[in-house]
Amino acid sequence: MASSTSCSQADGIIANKHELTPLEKHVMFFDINNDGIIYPSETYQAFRKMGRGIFRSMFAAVLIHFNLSHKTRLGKCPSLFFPIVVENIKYAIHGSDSGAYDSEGRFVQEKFEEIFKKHAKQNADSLTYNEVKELLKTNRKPKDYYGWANAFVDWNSLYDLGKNKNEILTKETVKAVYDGSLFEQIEKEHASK
Ligand code: HEM
Ligand SMILES: [Ca+2]
Repeated sequence: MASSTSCSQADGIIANKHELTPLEKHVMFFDINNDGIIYPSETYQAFRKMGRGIFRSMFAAVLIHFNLSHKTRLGKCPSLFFPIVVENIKYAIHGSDSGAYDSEGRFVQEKFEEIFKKHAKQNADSLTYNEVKELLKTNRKPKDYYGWANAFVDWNSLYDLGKNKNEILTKETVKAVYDGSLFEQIEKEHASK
């Protein structure tokens, strides 16, 4: 017997919800109207607020929603509106990552420290682009091509958005991506220009 909710459009709204996990905070910047569901138009707007161009923002929205929407819809039919359900974002965690989010989307301090212990060779508190590439290579699980591609996008986007004027990624910046505060900082910096 078909479940009456199997194709429902009524996705979870974050109401009466536990405190947001760091991974949920990471994505909430993109939920412009704060209703717990991120639509591609919201991701587009969020990228624009951070100063990205029209084409890049559209490309990012299409890529992210095409890739992640179905993973957060838990048994519901894929939706042509490509919504991402924030409270299910932990199901979008992929392999070949740093492990600094655990499977529930909580922040794992030791794994975060490991990134810098292993890869920050030039300076203990920052990463150069070559060190980011090294990190990606080291984190690769054999044949996990989906994970490799996703980790590549995560870290290259972070480097692109977060690098400072000396073209390096500071530990503070990387920390700030894990709770999403980096996106607000970048928005403010962009607005003040
Ligand atoms: C410019 C925007 C973004 C940047 C720079 C960024 C960057 C990152 C970084 C660096 C990680 C950590 C990966 C690791 O620990 O190896 C991450 C994880 C993640 N991000 Fe983003 N992200 C962005 C936007 C988004 C958006 C819009 C979504 C979805 C709505 C999203 C969903 C995720 C998920 C599900 C993870 C967990 C992946 C994992 O650790 O396996 N991100 N992101
Ligand atoms: Ca929304």
